Amino acid sequence: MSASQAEAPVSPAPMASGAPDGASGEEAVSPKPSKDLGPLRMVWRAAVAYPGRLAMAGAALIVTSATTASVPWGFRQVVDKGFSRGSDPATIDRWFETLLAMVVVLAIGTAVRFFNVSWLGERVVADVRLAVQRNLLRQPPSFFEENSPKEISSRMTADTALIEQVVGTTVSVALRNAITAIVGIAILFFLAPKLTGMLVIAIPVVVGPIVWFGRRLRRESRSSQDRIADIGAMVTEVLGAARIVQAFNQEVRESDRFAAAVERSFGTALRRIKIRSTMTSVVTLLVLGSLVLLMWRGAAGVASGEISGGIIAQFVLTGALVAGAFGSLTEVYGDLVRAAGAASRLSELLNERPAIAPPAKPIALPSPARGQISFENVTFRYPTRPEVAALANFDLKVEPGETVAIVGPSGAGKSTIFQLAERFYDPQGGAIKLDGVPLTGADPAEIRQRMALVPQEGVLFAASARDNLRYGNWGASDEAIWEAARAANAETFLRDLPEGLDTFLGENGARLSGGQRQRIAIARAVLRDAPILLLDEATSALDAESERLVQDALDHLMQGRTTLVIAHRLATVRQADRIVVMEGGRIVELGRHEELTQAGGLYARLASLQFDERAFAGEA
Ligand SMILES: Nc1ncnc2c1ncn2[C@@H]1O[C@H](COP(=O)(O)OP(=O)(O)OP(=O)(O)O)[C@@H](O)[C@H]1O
Repeated sequence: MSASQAEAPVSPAPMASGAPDGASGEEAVSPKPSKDLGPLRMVWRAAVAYPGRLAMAGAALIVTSATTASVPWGFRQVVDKGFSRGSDPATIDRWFETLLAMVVVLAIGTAVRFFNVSWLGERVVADVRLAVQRNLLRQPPSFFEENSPKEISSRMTADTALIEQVVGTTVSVALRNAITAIVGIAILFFLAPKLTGMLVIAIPVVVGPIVWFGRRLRRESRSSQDRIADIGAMVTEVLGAARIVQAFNQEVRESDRFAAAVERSFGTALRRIKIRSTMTSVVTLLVLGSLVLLMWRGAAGVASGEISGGIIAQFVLTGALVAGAFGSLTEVYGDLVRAAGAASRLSELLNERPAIAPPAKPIALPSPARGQISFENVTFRYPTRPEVAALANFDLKVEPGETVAIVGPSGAGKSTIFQLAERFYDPQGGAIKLDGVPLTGADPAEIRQRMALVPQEGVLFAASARDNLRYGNWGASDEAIWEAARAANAETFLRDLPEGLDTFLGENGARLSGGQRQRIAIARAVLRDAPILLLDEATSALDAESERLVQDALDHLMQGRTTLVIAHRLATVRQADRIVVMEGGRIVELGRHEELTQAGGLYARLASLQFDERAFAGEA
């Protein structure tokens, strides 16, 4: 074993260090080891779905291990028969040809093994990611309140990378080395029992320190990567808030804070470098030193005619292989334990059953849709806040085509109505019915098909304008898209985009203004063409022109649809057929704008605060 080989098990191979410790970056959810290897069953199940690949990988593994173990034997033959004085040239040729053939088999076998094993590793990870994401998309919003998308994302990258490492590397390395070690030791005993005795003592002496150094080095690399992640996080935070930093004259303090982080990172790197330098020297000394000692001892045997030079060559090479195999095997368990931890966390995501699922026999909603929605004595508490009733004995029947505005102070339960209407949660009491069918009896997909949601902030995807517009209706033609854009007052700015509908809108539509994003959201709802509209008016102030365009677009959208609108604008409440005034999850007032204003209750107070005061004063 050469010094560089000896270092190999600890040198940060891309998967070994990059994935779990490095790639996860700042919010590294450090995969905690699981002592139980049981969760790896899931990985095995994913791998056996590809029996052909497994068989190819297994066959190549056996062939390469066997060839590796016999290469030293080939060398022995070459040394003994190929280099002897007066050897027959035909014999020389034969042995060198045999050795070459072994090299060719090893080269091809290694490529086949590497390809198939790595293929399996990547495929298993791809399948696990697909299955996890598919299951996650079935989960109601409550799931994402308890499991932050940031953490899930780290599981999908860091944890899957650990699994990829196990399938694509660890298992193959383990099997290969186990075969090499067993076959190698048997050969060694057969060759020279006395020397093997010495070797068996030498292996732990050589491998032990290498493993020990390797572990320390890996620990240090990990903390080094954590320190680098700290630097990254600090750069993002401080530069992201550069204006605030400068406005509060905090440049010097931020520089100092950054300098401290950089020095911490340097300090950690220094520790790692020191360990690595010591390790290189110790490993060289131990590995090459023990080889010299073995050969020295062997030389005596050759001199006395006990053994041949070829046997010494075979012995030294096989010994190096066996020692290397033991070194690698000590790493395997740690990798398996870490991957088992990762697999168990991924299994949780994979096996999570959605709290809201379609019933076994969903009741079909009447067709054509009428667009009536009723809340009957609904009481609802969020699972994470069972002490507060977000809705209490809430009763409201919205007739087809009616526009009902919902107003109330913050926390009154307005958004909760939308959440329940879309069946993201089920109420604990009462019933919600769509065209007379209880939501719990229908398929959630069918319910949502009949609703179009326009949220406060237009949520856009990092995709083209076209895909953002037809998000709820992928079959829409460009003509229909333009028509919707026109209805949503979005046509002009869409036409001005450099590549029209093909223009990429950037992360969450970063290339558009707030009002433009809202109008895209409205156009999306127009294309969705659902009988019920759930509209959460934006609270963020738009300039007068933008406001008018958005309002206009909404008026268009509401025509002929049942509309539930969380209202923040005077124009909306004035036009509403009814206004529901909520407080503490209950309806406290119900009526039209004029009636409620005159009543002088909560609505009148809210309205004077919430809506444009001058306009309101003029009205009242
Ligand atoms: N996901 C949630 N988990 C737990 N409690 C929640 C959740 N969402 C809302 N709540 C609580 O339920 C109550 C009603 O909230 P809701 O969001 O419906 O109010 P809102 O009238 O829409 O308020 P705002 O105008 O501020 O958006 C509040 O007490 C709120 O704190």
